[in-house]
Amino acid sequence: MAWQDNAATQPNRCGMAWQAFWPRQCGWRGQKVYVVEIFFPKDPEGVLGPPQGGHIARLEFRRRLDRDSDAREAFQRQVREEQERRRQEREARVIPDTDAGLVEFFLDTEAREIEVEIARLRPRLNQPFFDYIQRELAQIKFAITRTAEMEDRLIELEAMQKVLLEGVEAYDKLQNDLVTAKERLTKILQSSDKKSTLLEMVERNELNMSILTLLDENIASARTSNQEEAVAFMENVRTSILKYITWKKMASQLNCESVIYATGVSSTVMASQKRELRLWFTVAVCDLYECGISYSVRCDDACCYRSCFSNKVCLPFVALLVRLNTEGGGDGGANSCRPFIAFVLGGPGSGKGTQCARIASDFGFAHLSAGDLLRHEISSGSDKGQMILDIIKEGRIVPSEITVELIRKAMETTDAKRVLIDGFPRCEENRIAFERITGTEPDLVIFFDCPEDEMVKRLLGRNQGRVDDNIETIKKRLKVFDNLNIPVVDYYSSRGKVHKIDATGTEEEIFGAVRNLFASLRF
Ligand SMILES: Nc1ncnc2c1ncn2[C@@H]1O[C@H](COP(=O)(O)OP(=O)(O)O)[C@@H](O)[C@H]1O
Ligand SMILES: Nc1ccn([C@H]2C[C@H](O)[C@@H](COP(=O)(O)OP(=O)(O)O)O2)c(=O)n1
Repeated sequence: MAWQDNAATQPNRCGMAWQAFWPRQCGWRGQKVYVVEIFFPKDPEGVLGPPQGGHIARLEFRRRLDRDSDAREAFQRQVREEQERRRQEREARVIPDTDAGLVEFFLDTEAREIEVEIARLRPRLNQPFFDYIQRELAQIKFAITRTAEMEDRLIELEAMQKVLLEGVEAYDKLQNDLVTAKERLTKILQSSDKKSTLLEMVERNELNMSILTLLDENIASARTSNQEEAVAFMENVRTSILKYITWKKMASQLNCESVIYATGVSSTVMASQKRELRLWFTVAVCDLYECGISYSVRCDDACCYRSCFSNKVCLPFVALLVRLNTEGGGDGGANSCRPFIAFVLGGPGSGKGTQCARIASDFGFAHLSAGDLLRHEISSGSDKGQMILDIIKEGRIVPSEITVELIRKAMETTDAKRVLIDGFPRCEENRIAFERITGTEPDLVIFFDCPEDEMVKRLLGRNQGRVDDNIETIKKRLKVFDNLNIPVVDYYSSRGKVHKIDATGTEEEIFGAVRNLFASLRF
């Protein structure tokens, strides 16, 4: 059959597409070559005869190989030997000095070796070399008479030129990708603040599969040399990158304009980078690629999804994203211009006010202290002032309506895009009242964790003339904190919003941790 004969004399078409143009393999030199597309047409009349055998035998052979580990090992040995043989052959080849010699060298190169040789001889495959080929081609094309030999040479040279040009382009692109990926990966791995570096790269759209592939190779090599710590560190980086890439893919599939990036396994709130999505969400346990993610989503109709993210139950979330994106839905504008809200919690004297002042100055937050607002109300001589003073003196909590109203007004009068609400909510009642009155939730909750004796020491040394900084009231405040404030922390923890910060140590040390957290946020 004609097509089968042709097939038998064609170059091997496996591998890169351009190999289809490769005119000859080793030993083909001088043969006439026909580049023919091979199709496998339907053959209803059986013109082509019965199918050729061999499939069953090959399958059986494969099965036997699977069963027989000795045979498998022998096979692998053979493969290794073949690779070694090819390597030696390659090394034994003399690389010519001239362009003319190089042309012959490539014409004699087997198709399966061509990629390796292009990589090896890339510096020689320059413009003068391609000019040289072009000149030879021109000479043949414009010759007054053309012999059969010249015709063959023309086909050979044209095919080789095409292969080399495409091969060089592919190689350069690969090299470029690799160099860039290597530089980016080095930057990530050497960064002292890994999260910020990753986020910067997210912004510049620099995280891609090439980095991931390179990282995988590094992890494998560290694993082989038993560098457990390096493996764990790189695995961690890998998870973050993969998470981002997955989000990005998901966002692009949903035709989202922006990528929503959740950073850190321990749940950081990420407002969507483009506010028009009008979506804020937190990711509590984020392990997207295994589809085990807890999340909460808040939007216009105050719907609050909380679910274990599996392939089955992620649909409402996806649907919500689509709706927000395609219908321009969301919160109808009510929340689209609301500031980023961080609640700052911690026992009395844990250092909330001190750290808030620094966050405000370094990260451009408005600092609203619930205690200060209440004290201001007392000093304003308002109707409620005396009542508030009495409550504070006893270390109790002021009724939520009063405190939330003061906070709401203060929020209204600030045009800051980020707000710290310090010392609030002190109890579940505070929290619920805030949500009800403002119709919103914090994006982030910071909890300063400090031992009692340290808090007492700090409060007694605060020396601001506060009516509640005496040992009697302090004891009561600590009790109230334990009974009423910890449940609020637990509530937000379960929603993946809490960032606990160890509040022992110097002010500077604590702010180091705070700075890291805020630097990793996108507001
Ligand atoms: N890390 C720290 N180490 C020692 N003292 C501190 C530290 N942070 C704050 N302080 C001091 O402790 C007292 C209570 O701090 P403050 O920020 O007012 O606490 P709170 O947030 O509970 O109101 C203040 O006098 C403050 O100067
Ligand atoms: N949400 C709040 C915040 C403070 N208060 C009252 C009760 C607190 O003991 C005082 C002082 O609070 P402030 O936050 O300034 O002081 P501490 O953090 O407890 O040191 O104000 C309240 O009733 N409700």
